[in-house]
Amino acid sequence: MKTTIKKWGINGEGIAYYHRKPVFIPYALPQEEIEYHIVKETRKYCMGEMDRLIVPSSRRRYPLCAKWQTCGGCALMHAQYKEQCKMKSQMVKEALRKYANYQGPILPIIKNPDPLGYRNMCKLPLQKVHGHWQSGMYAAHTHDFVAIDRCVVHEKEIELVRKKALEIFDQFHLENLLSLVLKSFDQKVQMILVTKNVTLPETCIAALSMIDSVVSIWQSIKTDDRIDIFGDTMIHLSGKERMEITLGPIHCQLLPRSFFQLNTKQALRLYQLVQEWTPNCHTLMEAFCGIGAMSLFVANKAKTIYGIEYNQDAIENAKINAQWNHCTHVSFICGDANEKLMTTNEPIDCLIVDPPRKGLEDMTSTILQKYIPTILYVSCNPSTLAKDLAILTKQYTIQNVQPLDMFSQTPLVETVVYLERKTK
Ligand SMILES: C[S@@+](CC[C@H](N)C(=O)[O-])C[C@H]1O[C@@H](n2cnc3c(N)ncnc32)[C@H](O)[C@@H]1O
Repeated sequence: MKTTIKKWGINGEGIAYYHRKPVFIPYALPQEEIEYHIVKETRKYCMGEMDRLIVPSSRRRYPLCAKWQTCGGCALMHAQYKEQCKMKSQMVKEALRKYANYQGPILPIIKNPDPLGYRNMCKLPLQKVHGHWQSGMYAAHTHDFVAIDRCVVHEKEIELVRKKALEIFDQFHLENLLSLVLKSFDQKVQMILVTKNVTLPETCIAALSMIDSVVSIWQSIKTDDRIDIFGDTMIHLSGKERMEITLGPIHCQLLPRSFFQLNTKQALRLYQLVQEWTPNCHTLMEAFCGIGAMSLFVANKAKTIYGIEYNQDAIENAKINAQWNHCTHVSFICGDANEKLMTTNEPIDCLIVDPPRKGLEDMTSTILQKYIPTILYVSCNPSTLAKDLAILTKQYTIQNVQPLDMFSQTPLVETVVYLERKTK
């Protein structure tokens, strides 16, 4: 069948219509004329597969990675960067209109200065292919390993260390390796080797620690089949225990299991924006604070700041980060964000939330009970953001919306929303 793609879908597919039903067609761009067939039909939508590109969009470009379709990590690799930003702005606009009935202004997206080579972390499954260790990905929705010998979105140091580490795994005939996690900050790399219950030879650890830029090596022993990348046992093998990051005026540390934003330059831009938008106030709470970087950025805006986070390693880092940055009025508490907000007796003047992709869930109703004058909502998922805003706007008005491109080549977008409580 022939069709013209009408618009973008949220996962980077093109959307056409078949008997008024949306058809999601991967790798097709808006305005393109294509030939396709339907692979799945439900009551509300269809999934299609492109057979032939008849008239390509002027915004299509040659994908910079040969494995982009099998890997699935970079679903926008075939679109020019300008078009990627347009797609992300539209996603935010449509989600806010559809779920939160918001049709007000949205600021122009903050572009990524480095749309390639920006990713400071990789978590890659390892497998032996023809007797040699390879890092790769599982093809979307399968357990089929796809070896990937080059990734254009990883920071340069990650790629160099990844290649060298694979050679060393072969050289020492290692077995029972599961995944390789690399984190790169300020050109220094931390390696976390996830393995079954094995002891790595000292000579191998020494060889890994000699790789240029490697400053820290850990082993994580994983014997369960939970979805988490790391197992329960974490062993520090060599070099620094914690990584250090300088973000503008802030100096922070993090342990392997602590969360940090995937794009260091854009994280700094995000924190600067949050700092600009945070009002001067008495008591501020940051829920989902990770290693506390955002709380430290807004330290001069409030007399007392509480950061809440349930990851114990991240809280340990956050407490030390407060000391490192001389912020005695900033405290960090380990626990569930909703529970801590619910049980606090102190009035909160400003709440910053930066939840995981699933959004705030039940925390929206706790927020509504607390009479908090201002909220800054930082989100990496426009759909859950908009659904949460639909609830919060019963008592709040949206003052500002700022999309930011943190994850170029992918359809993901970061958004910051500033909300003020309606006066009674
Ligand atoms: C998107 S990250 C934000 C981290 C931080 N704002 C930053 O910029 O680095 C979400 C954080 O929320 C934490 N988290 C997830 N669910 C939580 C919960 N129910 N209560 C407290 N923290 C939670 C995660 O461990 C993660 O550190």
